[in-house]
Amino acid sequence: MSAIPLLVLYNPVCGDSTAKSFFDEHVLPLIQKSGKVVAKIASTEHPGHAGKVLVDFLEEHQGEVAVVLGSGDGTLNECITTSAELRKGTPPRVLFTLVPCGTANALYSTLFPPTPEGTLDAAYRLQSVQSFLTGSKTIPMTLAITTLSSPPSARKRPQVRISAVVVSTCLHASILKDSEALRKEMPGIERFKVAAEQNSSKWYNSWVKLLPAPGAEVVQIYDPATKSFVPHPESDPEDEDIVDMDGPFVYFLATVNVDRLEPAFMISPLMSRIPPAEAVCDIVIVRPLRSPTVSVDTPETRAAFVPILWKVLGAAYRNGSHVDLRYDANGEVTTEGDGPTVVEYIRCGGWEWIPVDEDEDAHLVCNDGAISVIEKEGRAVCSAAAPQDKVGFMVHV
Ligand SMILES: Nc1ncnc2c1ncn2[C@@H]1O[C@H](COP(=O)(O)OP(=O)(O)OP(=O)(O)O)[C@@H](O)[C@H]1O
Repeated sequence: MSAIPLLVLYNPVCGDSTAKSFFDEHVLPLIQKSGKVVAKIASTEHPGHAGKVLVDFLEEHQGEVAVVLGSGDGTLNECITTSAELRKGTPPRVLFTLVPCGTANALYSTLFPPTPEGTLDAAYRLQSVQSFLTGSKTIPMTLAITTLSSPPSARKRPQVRISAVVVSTCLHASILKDSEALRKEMPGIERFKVAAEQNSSKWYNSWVKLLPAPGAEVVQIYDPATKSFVPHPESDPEDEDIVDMDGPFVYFLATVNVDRLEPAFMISPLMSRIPPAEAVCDIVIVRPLRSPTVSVDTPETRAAFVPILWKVLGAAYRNGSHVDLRYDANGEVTTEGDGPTVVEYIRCGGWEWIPVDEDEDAHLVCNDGAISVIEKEGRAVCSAAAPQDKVGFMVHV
């Protein structure tokens, strides 16, 4: 069998801009020592370039290709999106080896949870490369396909966005939008915290539909009492299996493939604790009106809810423990008792987000860090796409 054509590609400006030196000092010497032949080495020159390099490489070498990619999740997304879009007729099969060089590296840090030596340690960062060189396992990636539709009267084609990590609205989308503006002065993950503070008292108005995954037949919700997924009480496989939800929301974030968005920010921990048997989105939802002491949306109730939101996000940083938080009768957050859960943790096959027209902030959608705006009277529809046998995107683990 002939070797799979190998592309080595890195983004020199992602994260702390050390991808080139890490490749020169560690990745390329390891590959050379292994005897693997590199067909092409490329450094990205501008946003969007990674996808173009990969598509050209796919055109040159028909069939399966291998890519050693030094980047964060954004450049990985560009590779997937551009090659999936440009090769619609014949979807490619790409075997990725990931070298975490970005700011957050959500997919890498899920596949290779951080070690006590830290995420900057060379051995930690070379695990996917080692798997590639020794011919170890690959796993398929689930993709979240989001369709952004205009109102029917606009007669415009929907826009499609592909995600391999996260699709979000509400706080996370607002944070990503604002944190981009802070990238220059704060290259590290602290810019996400600053942007979070700027947006912490916003509530978002939207209607939501949750759709079951085909195998599960119902929308599932996490039950902290049994530490398992149970059928959502409003999802009936015999009758109406779609769950309708209304707002206001403060948090609405769906992930595929990952249990965290940064090495320590484990926002969807059940993705790894209770691995799904099929392509699913895990959705983390916070709706303030679930609190027994919040019944109206006013500037005062919004301000009073900020500490609760911080408790949820703080608990996500502590091993994803936010999924077990409940309200007591006084609206205090606790891990005891049987009060309503603060977070609704959903597992499903897809969802719709239909923002209320007047609520501009509810129109933002984030796909793996890229922000889109839903048109007035439009909606976002997202579904988890199952990896197929002979095509699709795989990762060496
Ligand atoms: N040569 C370049 N100059 C400027 N921008 C680039 C260049 N090459 C790639 N980019 C852009 O850099 C952006 C950031 O890359 P990426 O998302 O991989 O890293 P990150 O944001 O640091 O990490 P993460 O996504 O894990 O938080 C991408 O949006 C990509 O389009």
